[in-house]
Amino acid sequence: MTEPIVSLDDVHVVHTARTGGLLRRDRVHALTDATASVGRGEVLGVVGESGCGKSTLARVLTGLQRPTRGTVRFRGEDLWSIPAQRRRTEFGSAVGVVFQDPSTALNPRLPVRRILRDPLDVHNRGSLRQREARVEELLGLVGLPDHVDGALPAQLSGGQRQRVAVARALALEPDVIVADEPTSALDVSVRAQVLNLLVDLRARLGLGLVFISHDIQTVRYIADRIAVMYLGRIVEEGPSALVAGESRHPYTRALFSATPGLLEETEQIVLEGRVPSATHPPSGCPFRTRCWKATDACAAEFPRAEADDTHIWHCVHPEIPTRSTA
Ligand SMILES: Nc1ncnc2c1ncn2[C@@H]1O[C@H](COP(=O)(O)OP(=O)(O)OP(=O)(O)O)[C@@H](O)[C@H]1O
Repeated sequence: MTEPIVSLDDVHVVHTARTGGLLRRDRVHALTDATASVGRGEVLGVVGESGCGKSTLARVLTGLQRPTRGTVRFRGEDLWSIPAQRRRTEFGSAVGVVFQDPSTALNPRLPVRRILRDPLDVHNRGSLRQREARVEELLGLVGLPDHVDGALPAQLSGGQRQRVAVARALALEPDVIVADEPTSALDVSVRAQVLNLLVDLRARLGLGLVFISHDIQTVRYIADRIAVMYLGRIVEEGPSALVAGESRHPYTRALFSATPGLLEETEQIVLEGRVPSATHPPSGCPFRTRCWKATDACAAEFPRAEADDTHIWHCVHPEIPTRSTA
């Protein structure tokens, strides 16, 4: 494993939300006890159903969300103890972000050239001429022709807009990019192109990548390690081949059971019901209310971590791996 660029130690994010009436405020447990890390050249995939805390994890990893509790480390230093100016310059250039929808993430009034120059201007990188040369270089890196530099985002296709968003994330030569559902707002026909671009950039630039997606197949294809989230918790994490092919948490097994050719038993596990509310999460294991293996023991406390060398899971009744074809 490489030296982590960003890591989370037992991070919690609790929101206060008005859920019923003007005066009633509830605590929403968006992220609980999250521990994860990413270094250069590594791809960490994050999967889980809607509302499981994937975007919150992305916001914490990119410094957009300060945790309620726990520590975010940037090259080993406590991110939120670093003076704001240094945090903006050093962390801000080391970690880039790509959001789901490029139509809302890019300023609609600025031409591509200004969108790409903006981070260089803000961070005072080089002379104007050098910044303009960098814009050209960035367009080349993401496979866009030079002449799009004068276009407004609305004049580009969805795939081109997302390439601009990737180029902007690359502007300051980051070590890591956090991509939150970077292909799900795109036409199916261009998803693979944007995905291949990210894979290619990772290989060419040695980037670390946090790739968040609902698309289990894609995550399995792209990630070295996978973190599986359920109701704000990372319930299993480890090398992709083990998490996908020798899942230990029943939730992980259910998610990957829909992936053809992965498990010996091809029977798909259909999860009943929905993810419970993050305002009132179940006691103990949050998955127990939908788990076919749940017993009273699961309600007592969140299961301790079980692990082998590189693979970690939280379950009282883990799956026994049979055979992996991953
Ligand atoms: N600002 C906020 N205020 C209150 N609750 C929030 C806020 N942001 C997120 N939440 C809640 O935190 C939980 C986790 O949300 P998050 O967006 O991180 O999940 P997600 O896995 O990314 O979902 P999706 O796949 O739908 O984007 C959800 O219950 C969500 O409603």
